[in-house]
Amino acid sequence: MDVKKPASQENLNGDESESQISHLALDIGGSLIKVVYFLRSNGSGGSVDDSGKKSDPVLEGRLHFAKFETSKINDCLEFIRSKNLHLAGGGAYKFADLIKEKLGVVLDKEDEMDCLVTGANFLLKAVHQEAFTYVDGQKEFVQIDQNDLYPYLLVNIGSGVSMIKVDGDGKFERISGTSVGGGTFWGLGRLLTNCKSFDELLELSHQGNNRVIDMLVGDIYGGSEYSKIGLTSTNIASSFGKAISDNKELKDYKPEDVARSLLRMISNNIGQISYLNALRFGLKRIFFAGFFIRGHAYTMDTISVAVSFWSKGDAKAMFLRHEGFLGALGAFVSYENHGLGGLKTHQSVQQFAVSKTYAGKKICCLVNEDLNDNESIDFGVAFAA
Ligand SMILES: Nc1ncnc2c1ncn2[C@@H]1O[C@H](COP(=O)(O)OP(=O)(O)O)[C@@H](O)[C@H]1O
Ligand SMILES: CC(C)(COP(=O)(O)O)[C@@H](O)C(=O)NCCC(=O)O
Repeated sequence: MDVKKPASQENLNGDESESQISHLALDIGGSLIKVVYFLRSNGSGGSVDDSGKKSDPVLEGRLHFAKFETSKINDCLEFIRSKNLHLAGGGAYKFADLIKEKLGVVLDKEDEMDCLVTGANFLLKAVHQEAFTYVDGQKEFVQIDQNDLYPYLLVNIGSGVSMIKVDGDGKFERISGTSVGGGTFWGLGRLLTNCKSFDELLELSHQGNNRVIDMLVGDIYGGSEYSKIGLTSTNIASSFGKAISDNKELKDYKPEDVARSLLRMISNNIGQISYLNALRFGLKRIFFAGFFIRGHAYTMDTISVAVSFWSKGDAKAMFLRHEGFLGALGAFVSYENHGLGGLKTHQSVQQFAVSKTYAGKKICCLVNEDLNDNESIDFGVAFAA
């Protein structure tokens, strides 16, 4: 099982007897299965206001997140069964038969693109400090003005890449995509470096030097830049280009250098295509999501530099803290039958740090600033039941 134990799971273990499982959503992707589930806190579900009048019931609790490799779906199902999550509901489709056989539940299907957009809008509107830029190694949170969010470009880098122009809640168009995405990095990287896990490949790329394999502008022009066309000597002229002339075999290159070149090539390419699509539709904001990013500094840096380079500094890449869970969250939020209608503010949720209106409903989030590796989202939600 690839999933790291999220902090929220630690809570779960500790509080299980005090919590009740209310809702579950799954996003079964080409590479990873994402699981979002909501645990009600003990005693939530009804309340009495100051005047002693019974107010609308409120579900208070915590959203928990976990992910598993899709190839290890049985681990995921075992996790769901062990936590009794299957008694709660659904929101994904693939492997429906297997899930029915193993857990005895029938899933409801939600559209993937719908869910991605719903998840992104939810995070951008309801969660404090969700989006950030990454420039020169510095993460800077972006204040999102809910009244000035649209239009934006959502680039979801999963196994493949989808580029979606978002114009509002439920208003979007998938304007482009590329098959050169996270699956390409992991698949090619595995073949070229013999890494056994994605994290190992990412870690390798961290230590490598892409200049050993990439052909730089300076390599072509005797160390000089080509300023007339805007290229410095250190710009990559051709990814992996040095490998054609080095007379070397794969084994002669360090796996870390190969991993670095690969990560750079793919991130750069996605950054470039994204900006060109944003330009095509006059979109000023580009949000990058998907588990390819993994909050990895070098990946974010490369995408940021690509966007900045191609836009001549006009546009900035933005990243989402909860990058890989958009689809699952969207399924969770949009699932019609789970009774999230009429979210209201409630005295007992005044402890929550952020209280926002999402889709006309009040939602209160307590964001744990101490996110560990983006493996879990740890915030409390108050729903009117
Ligand atoms: N533990 C992991 N195992 C496999 N791939 C991972 C892992 N962590 C991050 N990734 C990257 O994330 C990509 C999948 O991202 P994700 O947003 O979950 O898309 P999908 O819905 O296609 O599974 C993989 O192709 C890989 O590049
Ligand atoms: C088919 C997909 C939407 C599936 O989503 P994923 O599981 O990769 O997150 C995605 O892989 C994609 O957009 N691929 C690029 C296809 C293309 O536009 O060429």
